[in-house]
Formats: sequence, structure tokens, C-alpha cells
Amino acid sequence: MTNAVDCVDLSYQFATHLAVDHVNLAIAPGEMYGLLGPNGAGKTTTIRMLTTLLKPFTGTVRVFGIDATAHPMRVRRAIGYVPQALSADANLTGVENVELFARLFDVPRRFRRQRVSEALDAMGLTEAAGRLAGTYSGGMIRRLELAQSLISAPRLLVLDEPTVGLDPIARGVVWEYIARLRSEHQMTVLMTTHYMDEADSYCDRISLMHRGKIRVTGTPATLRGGLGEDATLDDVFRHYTGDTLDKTAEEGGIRDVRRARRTARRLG
Ligand SMILES: Nc1ncnc2c1ncn2[C@@H]1O[C@H](COP(=O)(O)OP(=O)(O)OP(=O)(O)O)[C@@H](O)[C@H]1O
Repeated sequence: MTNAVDCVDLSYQFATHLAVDHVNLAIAPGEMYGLLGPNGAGKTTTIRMLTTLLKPFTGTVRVFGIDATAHPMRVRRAIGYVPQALSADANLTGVENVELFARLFDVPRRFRRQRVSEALDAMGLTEAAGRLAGTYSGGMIRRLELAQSLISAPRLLVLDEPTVGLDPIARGVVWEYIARLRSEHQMTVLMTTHYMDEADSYCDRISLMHRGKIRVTGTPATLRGGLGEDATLDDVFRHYTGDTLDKTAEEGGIRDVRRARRTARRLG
């Protein structure tokens, strides 16, 4: 069976800094896959290559067998992407935000209303659909962005830090919606996160990324089990990187701090 995602020997360099260092990733159709690592590990840069927003320095990306460099538009059509920066417009209502995406993705006019209302319904936003997105809670905004990404009926959903800046209850709700989407639509989901506990609960398989490299890949249970009965994914991260997630997260530069604050502020 063709993999949903195949990245082979993928690298990206900013000036002299090798942000992604010869990464290999193989994701099976229907998998919920987590790319984990601290700020600056190279997760977003990997995702940007995979979603055709950056051209790889070395290596290849295939999405459902389609080469992303040769056929970027075909790959984009297969992908729903929710970036880390917020994409919903606070001055539009929920329904207007999703309609905008329906027009961007050329959903034929006669299906548009139904597709928009189905996407809002799938994310539990039917009642709030007529309100300005600026009045939504952080969790509702994330769900609105998920509704936007569903408009193109993607086979692969790519989520960059879907729960960053949310409180634990809102995070749990967002995860439940993602899990439901995946099982109801047999979608493949690739997400980045630095919350190890979430990856442990929701991902079928994870790759731990550190300083541009994938250090280890496996199911959360296998990775933990390899270290002993009471091991956590934090222990696994420490074992394979010689580092702690907290410490490396603290090393994130001004760009990371600024972005995290901006995201937290906008999510309210
Ligand atoms: N536009 C850019 N110019 C220069 N360096 C960059 C740029 N974008 C990212 N980097 C650097 O590349 C490395 C990887 O960044 P990337 O954003 O991919 O990490 P990440 O794991 O997604 O972290 P975060 O969760 O903070 O987004 C970091 O060292 C970062 O500072």
C-alpha cells in the first residue's frame, strides 16, 4: 500500500544553519502520527516542506505517492493544513471564515453551503456559527481552523501545535474532535507538539526530533517500554537526546518566545 507520507533524506538549511538534517519519515494511511520535540527542533520546517511551502535542500517528499516538488498543487489538494499562527479572521463570523476557505478551494457553489455547515457541525460550532470569531474562546478558534481545513475534504490533515496556548480542558476537547475526525473520515493525521502527554494518549506512532534530526520512532508504548515499566516519554526523550525537553525548550530564541506570546495573547 502507498504510504500517506514518505520523506526520504529531507534537509533544509537557513543560511548556515541546518534546521532539518536528513530526515526520513514514513506514515501509513490512517495513522495518527506525532512529530515531537522542543522549540527549534525543526518540526515546523519539516512540515513546511511536506506541505510544499518550502523546497527541500536535499531529499524528497511524497504524499500518497505524489512527488511534492514535481506536483505541488496535486499535493496541496490532498492536504488540510492548520499552521501554528492563527488563520481565522476575528472580524468575520464562524460561517464566513469557513465560507472563505470554501471559495479559496473552489468548492462548487451548489455544494458550498452544505459543506460549510457540515464542517462547522463536525467541530461542534453550529450554534456559534453566526458570531464573530473574535468572540470565540481559544479552543473554539482552534476548532474553527479545523473546520476550515476540512473544507477541501483532505486525505491528510497536518496540524502544527494544534493545542498550544490552550488550557488543559480546551486541549482535551480539541484532541477529542481531532480523534473523532480521524476515525469518521479515515483521515491520516500528522501533528507536531511538544506536549509529551498528549502524544502519548493520542498518537499511534511518534518520532522524537532534536536539533534537526529524528532520534527515534515508534509507538509511545514501545518507546516507553524499552526503558522500563514506569518510564514516561520525557524519559525516552532524555534517553535518546541526552537532553531534557524543558531545558531545550528554554533555549528557544527570541523568535520562539515572541511567537508563543503572540499565540497565547491571540487565543485569549
Ligand atoms: N525563517 C527562518 N530564518 C532563520 N532561521 C530559522 C527560520 N525559521 C526557523 N529557523 C531556525 O530553524 C530551526 C528550526 O526551526 P523550526 O521552526 O522548524 O522548529 P520547531 O521544532 O518547529 O520549533 P517551534 O515549535 O518553535 O516552531 C530553529 O533553530 C530556528 O531558529
